[in-house]
Amino acid sequence: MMSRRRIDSRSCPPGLFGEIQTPIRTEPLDSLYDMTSELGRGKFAVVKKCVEKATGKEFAAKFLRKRRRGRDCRAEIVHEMAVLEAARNNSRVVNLHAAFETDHDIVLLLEYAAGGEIFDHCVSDEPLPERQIIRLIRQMLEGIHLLHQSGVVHLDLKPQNILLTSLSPLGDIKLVDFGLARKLGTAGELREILGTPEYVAPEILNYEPITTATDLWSVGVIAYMLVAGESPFLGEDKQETFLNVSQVNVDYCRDAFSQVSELAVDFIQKLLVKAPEDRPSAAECLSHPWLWHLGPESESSILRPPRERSMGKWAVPPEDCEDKENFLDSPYAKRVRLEEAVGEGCL
Ligand SMILES: Nc1ncnc2c1ncn2[C@@H]1O[C@H](COP(=O)(O)OP(=O)(O)OP(=O)(O)O)[C@@H](O)[C@H]1O
Repeated sequence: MMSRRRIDSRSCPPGLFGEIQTPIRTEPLDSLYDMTSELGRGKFAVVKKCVEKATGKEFAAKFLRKRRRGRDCRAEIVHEMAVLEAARNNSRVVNLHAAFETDHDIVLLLEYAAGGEIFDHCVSDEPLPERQIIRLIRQMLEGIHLLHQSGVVHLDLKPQNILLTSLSPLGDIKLVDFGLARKLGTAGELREILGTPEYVAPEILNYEPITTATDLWSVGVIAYMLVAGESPFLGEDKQETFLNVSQVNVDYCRDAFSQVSELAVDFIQKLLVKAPEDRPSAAECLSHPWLWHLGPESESSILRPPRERSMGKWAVPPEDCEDKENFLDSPYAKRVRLEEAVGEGCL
């Protein structure tokens, strides 16, 4: 038996996708999959590794609670599924294999990323070699560029949501967790964009419109963490962290920066700027000289390397210049309700 697949547009908040193709199946999950270890958990979800009995294939089963704080959150879950479906051809995004419904949860059967989170490489005593950092950042940007081109902003990019297909050898990245993702150009008020304080962009703190540039801020934070092994804005408490973000208080003098090309600092500095409109797009980032100065490694790229590259100049492919127009152009509020987020203890 399959459940209703179209969510009534009145129950679908603005900015969310309301239609999915993947059937939500109701047969017992454990008749088809063996659950093994827990891979991770968030506020309203648990992710478990599982094996499909029929094929022996491994998957990650994400159990999303249908009711949260007494509210039916089915529309949000359907939205997360729809974003994954929209990104089906984006090989940097985890694939949605199937979906099931239990009494309390909707369970997404996702492609299993066996290499864990890149977070582990951000806090490790042994930082990744620069060549690997560059390869991972390029892949992240490729994935984000394709998402933005398809009209989606992720809005929750952090090292915990960037997974690896394998650990040794270090595999390719897979973007996960599209719970906060939104479509671009949506009318209406975005009330529930939350984030993790250390990764949140200044425009979110300032109630300014959300754009594709918000994801590029996160790329800057992640690049900093991969190079420096520390979070750039993390303070003693939430307030200090927010202050560091809003003042863009970043220390580029850490020892780790002397171990990598000076181009790395240039790249990160171009992203960690307060005004979203002054940040480069994902396509523009992909032509930054830092990402190419050690050689193209084109076999790991799904996009063409930039046509023009030079060390002293940051070339921009002209066909991608319209990226910056991709604003969430709500005619009215489209502000992030930070008080709500803080009030609910989500930030
Ligand atoms: N496809 C996957 N393969 C392997 N591990 C996964 C996969 N999806 C998620 N995980 C693990 O589970 C964790 C939580 O997943 P996810 O971020 O999707 O859940 P969430 O509840 O939405 O999280 P949050 O509350 O932080 O937004 C991830 O950080 C990751 O460690």
